[in-house]
Amino acid sequence: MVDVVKRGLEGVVVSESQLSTIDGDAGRLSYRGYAIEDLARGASYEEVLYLLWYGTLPDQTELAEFTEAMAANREVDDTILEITRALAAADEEPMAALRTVVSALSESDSDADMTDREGNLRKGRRITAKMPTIVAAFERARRGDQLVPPREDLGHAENFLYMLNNEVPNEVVSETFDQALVLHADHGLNASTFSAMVTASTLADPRAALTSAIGTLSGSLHGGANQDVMEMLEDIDRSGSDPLGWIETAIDEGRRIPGFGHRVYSVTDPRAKILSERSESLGKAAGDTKWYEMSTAIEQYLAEEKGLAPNVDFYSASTYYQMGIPIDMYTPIFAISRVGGWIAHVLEQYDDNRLIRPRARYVGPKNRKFVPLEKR
Ligand SMILES: CC(=O)SCCNC(=O)CCNC(=O)[C@H](O)C(C)(C)COP(=O)(O)OP(=O)(O)OC[C@H]1O[C@@H](n2cnc3c(N)ncnc32)[C@H](O)[C@@H]1OP(=O)(O)O
Ligand SMILES: O=C([O-])CC(=O)C(=O)O
Repeated sequence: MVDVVKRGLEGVVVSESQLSTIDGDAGRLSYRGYAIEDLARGASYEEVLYLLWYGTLPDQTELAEFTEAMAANREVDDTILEITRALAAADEEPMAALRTVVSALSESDSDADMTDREGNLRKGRRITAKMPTIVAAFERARRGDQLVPPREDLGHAENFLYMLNNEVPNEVVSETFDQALVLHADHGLNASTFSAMVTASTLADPRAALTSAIGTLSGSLHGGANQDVMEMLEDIDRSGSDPLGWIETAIDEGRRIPGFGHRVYSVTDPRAKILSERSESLGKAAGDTKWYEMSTAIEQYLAEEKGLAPNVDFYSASTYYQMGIPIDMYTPIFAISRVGGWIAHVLEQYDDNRLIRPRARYVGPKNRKFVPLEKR
């Protein structure tokens, strides 16, 4: 019998999940049955975390308790700050720094029993609360600015921007950022989530699973694409060339356009539609819609000429840029949102675990005669 190879595991169903559903042909996404558009419009990131981790939307008391517990866990200890500073001083890549620091969190974290769901949820909550602190501290340290400790009275999104800029953001900026966190929180068995599941399936600790996931998210075919998108837009702008001519040349040279194409969506990613509106309104508010206009022109061209549609990374780029966020922070920001989904999937994996272990079809040489070293 010939083994059929499913390259990239396309279309392979490896587990059941109650977390998110994607209809790639209709361009629809929902978390636990709630449409992403409704969640983006009406729910905070904390509500979405609660939904993903506990299965229902919280009532007001549940949300208040949950938010308080998250906020109380934002601080990181001095050892973690020292590691973060050292990585910033060594000019480490932001995603590599985040991966290293999250891995180092195990030093100071308890709840060692992995079969304990409640313990794992507490651990997940602590890591999710601390990741924005780490990302903001890294950025400030490399700029040579004093670190800004977290504030417990601010929401998750608002507090991150406060720690990054030492200034409480205005309502529009903090709502836009919160919405971006909601939009990135989960997305089926994307590559980083799957790598977290593979790690968890060996019964490794959740932190090990998250470290795998951060590494996987960093690549340019996955979360790393949001940084690539903005670098491309800047490059086009700097070159003074016609954006469509630039794109045409890139396609003719066989290059991939970051922020376009998707394994599951054949149409526009619903998250890109929402972020495109955010990008447009930030541009209008600032009286400069250059980035939005360049983006929509590219979107239209690639749809007409190549049948390619934008994914979530395309419009998050100009949205973050107009919020003044440094370009290489975009993928760490993706991580501080997606950690919620990673944890939810890791918990599902532990709840019904079986080691994930596919096979490869062997196509190398067979039955070779061994020749001892002295005769080779
Ligand atoms: C959060 C996220 O992870 S969203 C994805 C972020 N990544 C990117 O934006 C990077 C750019 N996009 C891509 O490289 C791809 O679309 C991926 C990696 C997202 C999906 O890859 P796959 O599902 O393996 O699709 P595959 O690579 O087979 O592409 C199918 C066809 O579309 C073309 N294509 C897909 N995406 C692009 C793109 N961005 N630019 C140009 N052509 C593209 C491919 O060349 C291929 O054409 P071919 O069959 O003539 O060779
Ligand atoms: O689902 C995927 O393959 C990639 C993606 O859009 C995400 O992780 O948000």
